[in-house]
Amino acid sequence: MSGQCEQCKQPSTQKCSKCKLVFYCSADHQKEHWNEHKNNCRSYEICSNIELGRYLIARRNLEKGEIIFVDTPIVVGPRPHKIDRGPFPCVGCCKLLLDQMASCPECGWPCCDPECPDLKNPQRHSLECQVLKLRSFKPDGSTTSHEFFRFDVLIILRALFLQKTNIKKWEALLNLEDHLDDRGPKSDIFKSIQEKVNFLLENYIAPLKLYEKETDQTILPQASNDIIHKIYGALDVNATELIEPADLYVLYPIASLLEHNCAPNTCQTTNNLDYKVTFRAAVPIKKNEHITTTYTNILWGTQERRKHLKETKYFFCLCNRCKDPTEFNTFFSALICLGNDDEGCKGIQLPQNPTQDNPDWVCNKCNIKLPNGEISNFVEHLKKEVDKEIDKKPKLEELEEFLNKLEVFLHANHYLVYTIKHSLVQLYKIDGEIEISNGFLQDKLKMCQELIDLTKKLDAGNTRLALYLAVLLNEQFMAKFKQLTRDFDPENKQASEDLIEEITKILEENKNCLEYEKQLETGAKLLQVIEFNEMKFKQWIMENSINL
Ligand SMILES: C[S@@+](CC[C@H](N)C(=O)[O-])C[C@H]1O[C@@H](n2cnc3c(N)ncnc32)[C@H](O)[C@@H]1O
Repeated sequence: MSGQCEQCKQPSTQKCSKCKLVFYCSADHQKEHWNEHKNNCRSYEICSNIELGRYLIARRNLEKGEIIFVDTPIVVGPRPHKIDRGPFPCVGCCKLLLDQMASCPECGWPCCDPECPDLKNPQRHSLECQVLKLRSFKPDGSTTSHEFFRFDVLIILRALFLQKTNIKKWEALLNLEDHLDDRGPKSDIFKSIQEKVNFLLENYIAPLKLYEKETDQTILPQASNDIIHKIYGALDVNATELIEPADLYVLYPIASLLEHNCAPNTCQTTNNLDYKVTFRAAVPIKKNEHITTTYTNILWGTQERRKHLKETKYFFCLCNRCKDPTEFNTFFSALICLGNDDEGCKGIQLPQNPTQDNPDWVCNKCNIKLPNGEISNFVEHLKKEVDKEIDKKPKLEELEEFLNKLEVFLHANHYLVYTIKHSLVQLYKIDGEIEISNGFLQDKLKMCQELIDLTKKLDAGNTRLALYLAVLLNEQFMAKFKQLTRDFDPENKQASEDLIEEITKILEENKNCLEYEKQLETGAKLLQVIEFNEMKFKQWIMENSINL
């Protein structure tokens, strides 16, 4: 491929290595042209239309794994709807205070250490600290500390301070979608947000206004009821929720423009120190294709995902997965038809048109129709039963019995069944004291394969289910390794060649699967287990003098 150098217009074959869209004849001409090119040096374009608002598309073909952009937070803080019980986070670095708790020397709020560097960091605690100090009311015996230390105020104060510290970020924040029209006084969310706004206004903004008057200065020009509602709206619609290293909301300028899809084509990794986020193509993305992320849980069925998106992000999803009653042939929401007589029909019941409000559910065998409300209530009831069962930490036989009951009503791939099977497959232990039967081993292998296939269909780009898949691949590895050691004949090593190759591939696939997840604690721990298993496998290979 060749083109014209952007600087001198001479023929050239070298491209800008970052955006890969423009040509330069030399490094010098690239440098000279940088000032002009820098604002356009990206592989995505921001577009907008009436249905989606703003969204991103690819300006060229993107390869799987390619970085699309790295985004720097506008604001970071504790999740405003989360902390009303349990351990406090540190007011500086936000890490959970599980073992020891100190107090910020200035405002007295909980922190990990009076020397925590984030206490003095203006993007974290140091500015809000001056406002927290102004609150006249101090906790007494009748006030629980969670009522006093309302961590939900922090991210709002941090956002408000942007108008003084970083006007570009403040403008970016005000420019975000806030859905205030949907969050007005008649909406479900309004009451709880208004309570938070009132609390902030009475306890922190009012003393600040008094202080501003006394000292004849303006610290926060904009801090009204309306602006705080706007900030809550922008956070709820756009913020990324992190659970590691703490429960945080992080708001990003570019990532906030990504459109939702229930089968997204990007994955993201976040740096735990500065919270910069990197978005990569999870699958090859063609030029002009929409670049998408997901705002909901892809392990939920269509009705649940769409309800969640409508209630929290104010739109009805019309992605390909939502439009397909079978959800990419997974039957992830399908029920088993009980029919009208004692025999039961055992057909498959699916929503006729899943993106319609309250679709009818139709059986593919007897054509019986059931209203959506009836199905939703029933599935909701089963979900509660599943949650209860999982909380009980059941034994293998108990969980098997529960699964059998569940499968009378739900398709073998239903998302509630998936949850149970994912736990069950890990309970099928093969290294216990009692030697397992071949039948048991085959059952485990079958369940592993079914769950792996299902997981890959739901998340082809491994964007959200990497940990789920890695657990399954590890279980599959253990079962296949057991099969290998059991069937191995030292006199006929060749007979085991295929299985050895298969196991080697599973190990490789599993390590690749955790490529990005290993940066987080859970992923890192799982990788350690996989590497330990790999070591045992290689040891066995050596002991049996097998050439790989
Ligand atoms: C995080 S923002 C995305 C950027 C937003 N479109 C904008 O212009 O600022 C989320 C909002 O974008 C819209 N949106 C995102 N994905 C959508 C989709 N798949 N279908 C319809 N609307 C969508 C909804 O209004 C949603 O609340």
